[in-house]
Amino acid sequence: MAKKGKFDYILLETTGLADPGAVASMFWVDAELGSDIYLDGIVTVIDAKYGLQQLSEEKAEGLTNEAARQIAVADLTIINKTDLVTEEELTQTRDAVRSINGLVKILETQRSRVDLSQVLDLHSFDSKEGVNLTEKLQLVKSTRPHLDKSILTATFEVTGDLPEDALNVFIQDLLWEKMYKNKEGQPMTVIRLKGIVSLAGKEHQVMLQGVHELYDLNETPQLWEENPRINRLVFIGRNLDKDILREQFISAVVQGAAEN
Ligand SMILES: Nc1nc2c(ncn2[C@@H]2O[C@H](COP(=O)(O)OP(=O)(O)OP(=O)(O)O)[C@@H](O)[C@H]2O)c(=O)[nH]1
Repeated sequence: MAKKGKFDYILLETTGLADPGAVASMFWVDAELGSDIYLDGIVTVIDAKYGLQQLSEEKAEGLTNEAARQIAVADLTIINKTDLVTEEELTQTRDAVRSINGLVKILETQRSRVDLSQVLDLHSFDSKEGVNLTEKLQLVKSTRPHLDKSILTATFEVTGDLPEDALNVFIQDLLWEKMYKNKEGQPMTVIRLKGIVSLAGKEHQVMLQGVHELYDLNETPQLWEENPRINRLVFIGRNLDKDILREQFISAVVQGAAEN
């Protein structure tokens, strides 16, 4: 690593039971540090034959199914061994993946054969993704719990400018303090967070990224064209209630609390 330019790309394979979020956060460094290494994206491979079974395994109270967690944190999922299942089984697996992570790209393969361009240079964490992300976020829908009953995707749009300080406090209360609770009184736990937000006084769109308790706000090259500006946020995690989250966001962060 000391020798600059020696590696084109590093693929790190974790053990089957790892929480990739923890490993990924180690490589998620500030772009301004000019590090030779940056985090490109998180890929989760799902076994088409056994994936559903793994996702259905009940865990002890308070524990999250690790397969569901690995899907929640992923930017790309590859459903492999599609030759071993029927079209119907494949659809069930695809639906289960989508119900957990409404943002993730899904590839389907045999013998894990993929075009490398679909797996490398994902730019999932940098502001180069800014333009695409806006389009992607517009398409994401909130999901209903499926197999692992607790992990799902919650998304909302809210118009208005956000004071940066208030946004930081909201995110920290959510990610660090676990202050927001669902109707059952369980704390909302965010595994992955993405958004495009309008910070007060900024001409450019700002990208919000989060993995577990780490998050980052980065100005993208993209100027705001929409008027009024629309903040789009996607949260993937446990015990999320979209309506409560949206209400809390509006009252804590949105200037003048202009609702959509
Ligand atoms: N039929 C079929 N077999 C496959 C496919 N991909 C891999 N295999 C076979 O499945 C067997 C186990 O491979 P994998 O599940 O990839 O093994 P692994 O990644 O080491 O398993 P982990 O312990 O989960 O890391 C090997 O014999 C592979 O040749 C596929 O698409 N179709």
